[in-house]
Amino acid sequence: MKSAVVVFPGSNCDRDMAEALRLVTGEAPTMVWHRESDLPAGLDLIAIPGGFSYGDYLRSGAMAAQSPVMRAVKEAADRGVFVLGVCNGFQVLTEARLLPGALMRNAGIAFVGRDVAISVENSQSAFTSRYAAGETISVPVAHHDGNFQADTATLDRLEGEGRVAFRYAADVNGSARGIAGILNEAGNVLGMMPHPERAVEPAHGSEAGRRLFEGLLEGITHPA
Ligand SMILES: NC(=O)CC[C@H](N)C(=O)O
Repeated sequence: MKSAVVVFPGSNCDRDMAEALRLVTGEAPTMVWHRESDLPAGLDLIAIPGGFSYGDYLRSGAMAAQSPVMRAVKEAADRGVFVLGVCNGFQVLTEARLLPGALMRNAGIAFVGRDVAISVENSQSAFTSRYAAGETISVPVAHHDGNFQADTATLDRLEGEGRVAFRYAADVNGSARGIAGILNEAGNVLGMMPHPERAVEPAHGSEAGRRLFEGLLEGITHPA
């Protein structure tokens, strides 16, 4: 599987993401600096990692969404390339309008950093095919702007189209309907606040995130 990890000034989970991809796919991803306007040819997956791009100034992800590389990411997504945005990556994808809604300040104002239980709401996507629908998994979160909000029509549409991929088992940050991760209409773009790349080996305490990368690898090698 050919993958790339986009790096912004302030990204701090880019290495974790690269390591998870290398571990699961056996191939190291290409690290792509955000000022590039082109991505490597033939990519299967683009990962937008967590962190504090541009120091979270203005709004989390708002400045990164304007980086030259994001135009290439959008073009690739339109062609069906898989795009995974985790935490700050999810914030960047909403700011770039590849995903609907917005990630607001956590309802409790404080930064939340701990393992949380999330349920897999849709196991039909390539990202979630290795999970059972309704399964609860443990994955860490680390954010202050994880409070997913959208208007009622958008939330209803996300639910109705099976685009809520993950939901918090108990409230973590005030997110509307407990939404922890969503898919785009075509199902090839996933944004999620919990960090699957931090749950891929025994030392992490949970290996639940590993199956997300395994599902992608399988989906790419054996497309449905
Ligand atoms: N770990 C992260 O990606 C942090 C995301 C974001 N900057 C926040 O704190 O909300």
